[in-house]
Amino acid sequence: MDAFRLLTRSTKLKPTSSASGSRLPSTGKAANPQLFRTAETDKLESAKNGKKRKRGAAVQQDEEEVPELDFFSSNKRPATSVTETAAATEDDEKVSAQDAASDADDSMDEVERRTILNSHKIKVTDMRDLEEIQIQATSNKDSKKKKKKSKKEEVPILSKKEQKRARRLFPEPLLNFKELRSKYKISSRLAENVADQGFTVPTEVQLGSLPLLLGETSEPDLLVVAPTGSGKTLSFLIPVINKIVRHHHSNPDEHGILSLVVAPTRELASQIVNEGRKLVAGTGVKITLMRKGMRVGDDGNANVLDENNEESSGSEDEDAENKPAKERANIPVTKSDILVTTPLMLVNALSANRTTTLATLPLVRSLVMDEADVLLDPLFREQTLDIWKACSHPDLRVGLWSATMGSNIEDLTKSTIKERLEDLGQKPSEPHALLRLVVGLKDSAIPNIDHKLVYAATEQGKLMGLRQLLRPAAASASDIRLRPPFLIFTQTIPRAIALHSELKYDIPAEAGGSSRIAVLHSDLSDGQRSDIMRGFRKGEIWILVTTDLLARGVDFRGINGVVNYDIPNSAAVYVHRVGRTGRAGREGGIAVTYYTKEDIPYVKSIANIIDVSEKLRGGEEGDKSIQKWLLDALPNLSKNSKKDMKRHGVKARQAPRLTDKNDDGKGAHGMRISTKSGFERRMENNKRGAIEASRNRKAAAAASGNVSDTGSWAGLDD
Ligand SMILES: Nc1ncnc2c1ncn2[C@@H]1O[C@H](COP(=O)(O)OP(=O)(O)OP(=O)(O)O)[C@@H](O)[C@H]1O
Repeated sequence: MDAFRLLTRSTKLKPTSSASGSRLPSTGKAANPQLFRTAETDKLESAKNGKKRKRGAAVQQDEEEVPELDFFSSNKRPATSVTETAAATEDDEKVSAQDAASDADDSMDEVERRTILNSHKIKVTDMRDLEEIQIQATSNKDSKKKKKKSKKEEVPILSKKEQKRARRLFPEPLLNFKELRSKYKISSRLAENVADQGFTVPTEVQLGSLPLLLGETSEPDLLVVAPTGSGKTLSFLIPVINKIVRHHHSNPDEHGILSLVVAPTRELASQIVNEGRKLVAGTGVKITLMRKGMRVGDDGNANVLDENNEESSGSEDEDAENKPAKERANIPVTKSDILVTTPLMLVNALSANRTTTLATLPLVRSLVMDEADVLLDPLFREQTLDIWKACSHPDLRVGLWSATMGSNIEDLTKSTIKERLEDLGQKPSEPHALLRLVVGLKDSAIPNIDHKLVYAATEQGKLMGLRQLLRPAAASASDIRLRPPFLIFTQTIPRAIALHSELKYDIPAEAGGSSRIAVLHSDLSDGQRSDIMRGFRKGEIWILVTTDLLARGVDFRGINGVVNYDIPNSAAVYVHRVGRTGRAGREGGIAVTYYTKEDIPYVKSIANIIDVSEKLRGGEEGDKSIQKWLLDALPNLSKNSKKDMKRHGVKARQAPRLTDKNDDGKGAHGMRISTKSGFERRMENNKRGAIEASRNRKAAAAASGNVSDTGSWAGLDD
């Protein structure tokens, strides 16, 4: 059923140049998920790939006698037993010498590496103190020359330009997913699972980060800033899982949480677990979502809970939360290799709801912070740092991932890495670097979506604008064609609820009526939240009104757009909200942002983001949606006002205080979301439904099967 067709039936729409005629995110995946590339590198990469394929063909012949090396065969053989998993691990050890030699020949020279990395806009920087880098570089040189020099040798003083150059790295990029196995020797079962996802080309962040995390040099701590929807989840999960497979092989008796993935919301954590489950199948690695009442810390005498049966262990854990401390001590500790959690849930578990000092997680070797900038923002900072410090293994490696990252986060990361080691009083078994990988322009929105910044003057103006988007009633109504499914963001929970109840009768009964639109926010129960997420993914819900709860990380692959009903609190939030569309290189997504008179002081940072994103996209000056005069005219915001806006949003739209007895939950006077009373609209809606139904009956009698099916939308692919 084409939702837009139904909603705009009997409306003559003027043709537009926008997405209506072209491909939409909901119509399927993009042929190439990469956002930045040039014809020159395409040639270079395919030449390299071609060379590999030829060599690969020769290897293939030998492989007929060694079938276990046919990692990417589509006839996947499920490893069901522990012995089979162990056998798969052993197979991983048997990578032929010929294969290795072939890869050595294929390594690129620095010019090729530079060309490929630059054209994909990938920049890798060593973040350590310059002195540390220089000492390492000198000692590397010395060991090459086999000369002995005193350690205290003076390091040269460099100009700023030279310092930048000294920090810049050009590691080998990953050209295709097959290299994960042939070159980086990842577990064969993991390689199969990656292949089964059907991805053909690595995205920029995968191309840049996987070799760094899987390569032969010591695994670095890594800060990654890469666009929304660019596949960061796969980039951090593959190395984490591979490291655990290796660990199981070398330390078969050590059981416990080896990796932690921290994410700011339950929705994102649960999505990461789902992605992880596809990758760990048959590898012997277990990935679990943290639940209330789970025991995870090291308090000396813990049993181990086998979580093979997620469902049953889930209910046990729910019960466990309510048990007294004595009984809780007998609850077995979770047996999982990878634990995915929100910060608060883990901190509560490690401190028995803050009644004891924080327990440690002594086995954790990898700590991944997804949406790291928000995890280290004041809201979550204390909890995140507590978790970081609870990971007491000296060989811990951290990965911080996000589409936006302020320089304060980089500084905090550097100082925490140092402090943690000082507190531990131990050194890692081998020295390693702290690297930063940036894809594209730091803190910018993806270039493959259309941004519409719309002045609506007043709150009523926004509501009218949104209704026209939903059901354009006249040819001149709007030049924006936004097809469901889409998300609508508001500033607060009461406003999301109010907007939802305002819009719920706007969907005609024959299109499913109010069941097509839902509201999701953190005041709902976990069960309600999961049901709504499922309904939206399945295509039963077309429009989801929400708060910034869904602004980050959540991957509804094919949504066609995002509406910022209320302007976001910061430029970073804008980047994340609009990044819910246009994922994995999909074209045709639209981001509509309404602003009113009250918002004018806050719009410039958003206009700047749009301007940069359009520049990244290229194209004619005339195609730009943000004209220079507008940018010049919009006022700049002071640092303090920016801070204030980030914390509270537009003041007039703040959630009412409990003491405010006169407030009806729809916001301050003048900012309320309403045009007519709900009763009035319900009556109107019933009448309209009756008229349309009768018209339809007449039309159906005259001619049958006249609704075209082209461009139909059957839910989001999961
Ligand atoms: N190489 C690839 N080719 C095609 N699709 C891919 C590839 N890698 C990942 N994807 C898909 O891209 C989508 C976005 O991935 P993911 O959620 O990891 O993005 P992200 O970078 O974490 O985004 P965000 O910053 O919004 O959290 C997912 O649906 C994922 O399956």
